[in-house]
Amino acid sequence: MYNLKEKEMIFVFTGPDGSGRKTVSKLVGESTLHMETVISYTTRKPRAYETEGEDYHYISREEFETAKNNGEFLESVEINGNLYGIKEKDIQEKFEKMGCIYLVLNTEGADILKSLYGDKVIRFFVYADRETVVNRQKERGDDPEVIEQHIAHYDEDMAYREKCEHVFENYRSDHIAYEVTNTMEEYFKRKLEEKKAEKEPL
Ligand SMILES: Nc1nc2c(ncn2[C@@H]2O[C@H](COP(=O)(O)OP(=O)(O)O)[C@@H](O)[C@H]2O)c(=O)[nH]1
Ligand SMILES: Nc1ncnc2c1ncn2[C@@H]1O[C@H](COP(=O)(O)OP(=O)(O)O)[C@@H](O)[C@H]1O
Repeated sequence: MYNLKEKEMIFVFTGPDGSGRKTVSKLVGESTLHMETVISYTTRKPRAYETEGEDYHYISREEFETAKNNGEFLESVEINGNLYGIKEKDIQEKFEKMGCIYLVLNTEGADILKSLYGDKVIRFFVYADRETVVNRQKERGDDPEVIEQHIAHYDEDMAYREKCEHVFENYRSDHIAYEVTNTMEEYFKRKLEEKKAEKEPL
């Protein structure tokens, strides 16, 4: 397992599928705060609106299993017959460039990251009501079967909010972007103050 250094942090966006985790994390993490994410590997087929290397690295089950057996994944999960995982070397490479990264994971993955890294992982739970997430997935162009698979674990996903450090409803993009930005900035400020305190003579 890659050992996170003193100042390194991972913000994990989790919550029900279609709640807007990817959109919000990109808007705040990337566009506003200039952080980066790590692209997951998956055995799922790309959807019409997705791009290799941007949304996922699409690989075969055989390639995934070989990499998994070689211990290349920091974490991996199986969802609806598809494998998903993050490679440890990709995490390590990102931390060579920056102190904080963000990830978008299902609740199981968020839980794994938390148990691996404790306080260095901050979970942001993003949600909207069932009807809204279904409509968003329809608009996004997801197949009805995919939406059905997602919604089957909506309640289970929602229950995970209790375990997360921060919870955000996502109806107005401007509201959630403002709240998530402020929350993240608090963490950066705290880190900066800790750094200053270390340098100050007693
Ligand atoms: N634990 C884990 N979850 C992932 C990873 N990559 C993506 N996910 C999440 O797993 C779920 C994959 O479901 P899918 O229908 O493919 O959703 P989408 O790719 O987010 O549109 C989503 O909730 C993703 O956010 C990963 O590497 N690890
Ligand atoms: N606040 C919002 N209002 C309206 N639509 C939204 C909002 N947030 C996200 N969306 C849209 O909902 C869909 C699902 O968002 P996405 O970020 O892909 O969800 P997730 O990563 O949680 O599956 C996308 O088409 C996105 O543009």
